Amino acid sequence: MPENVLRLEDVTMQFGGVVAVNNLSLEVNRGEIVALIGPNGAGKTTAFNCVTGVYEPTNGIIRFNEEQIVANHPRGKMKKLYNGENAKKYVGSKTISPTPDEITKLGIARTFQNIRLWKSMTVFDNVLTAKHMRARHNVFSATLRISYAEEKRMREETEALLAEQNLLQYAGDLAVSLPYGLQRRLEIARALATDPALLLLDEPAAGMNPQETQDLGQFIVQIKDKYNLTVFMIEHHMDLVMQFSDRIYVIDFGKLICEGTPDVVQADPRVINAYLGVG
Ligand SMILES: Nc1ncnc2c1ncn2[C@@H]1O[C@H](COP(=O)(O)OP(=O)(O)OP(=O)(O)O)[C@@H](O)[C@H]1O
Repeated sequence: MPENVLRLEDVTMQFGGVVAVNNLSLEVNRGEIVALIGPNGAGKTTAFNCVTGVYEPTNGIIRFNEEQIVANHPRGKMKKLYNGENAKKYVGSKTISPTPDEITKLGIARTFQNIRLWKSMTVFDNVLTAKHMRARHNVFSATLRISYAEEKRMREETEALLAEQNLLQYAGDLAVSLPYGLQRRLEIARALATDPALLLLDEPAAGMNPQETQDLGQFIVQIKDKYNLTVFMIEHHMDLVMQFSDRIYVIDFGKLICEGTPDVVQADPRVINAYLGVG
């Protein structure tokens, strides 16, 4: 049996009248690269936001390494507004709504569709601060109480990570001054600095040409092996998705329409109709 790292069960996210994610159930197993694809507005980023504590889902459960980390049911005005499938299934169970920081500490890191670096910090401090976030202290207490030895170790690891990403020469530059491609790489370095078991990549190849996209795919495989990661990614570049994913989930209007290996998904008429198009 594959070891389950991430599992979504009936996850629903409704904003007013819009059901952005609709009873989505899926799983990602240890060591896999799994893609989440679908047309614009299908609900992919919203699903990531539910996993990473940005949104509190209206309904459903999310498990990480088999533990419930998010659990909700329709509450407040959603009690009246949400009447969909499984609306009552979780009523009465405890709600769990972690913050993004808490999710990071559990071992889930992510990058964003629109790069979100700490732009007024240096390249080095972006990675070092991420390391502090995963340490037992928060950023504030870390600066006051972290031991000299621990700080030294973190600084060395930060240097090593930047070297690995060919970013060491920019260590003292402001993150905002890097060209777009390097900012993307820095965002991945910052995610790795939190020592994740699960890495969520939201459109990592956005804005890249075919060669850069191919290089990125190989890079994702390399870091997955080196850091024992499980990778869950949203991507519109089908070359990257089909070549590097072990399995793919396809959603449309928030609902799962197909899942399987790249061969199965490419040939599925529902996926061709909703997203891939003929040919
Ligand atoms: N905070 C919000 N408030 C209201 N509606 C939202 C919010 N966030 C997302 N939505 C809506 O939810 C739906 C899904 O959006 P989402 O960004 O998750 O799609 P996506 O599949 O990631 O799209 P894309 O491929 O274009 O990034 C859209 O209709 C969007 O307008």
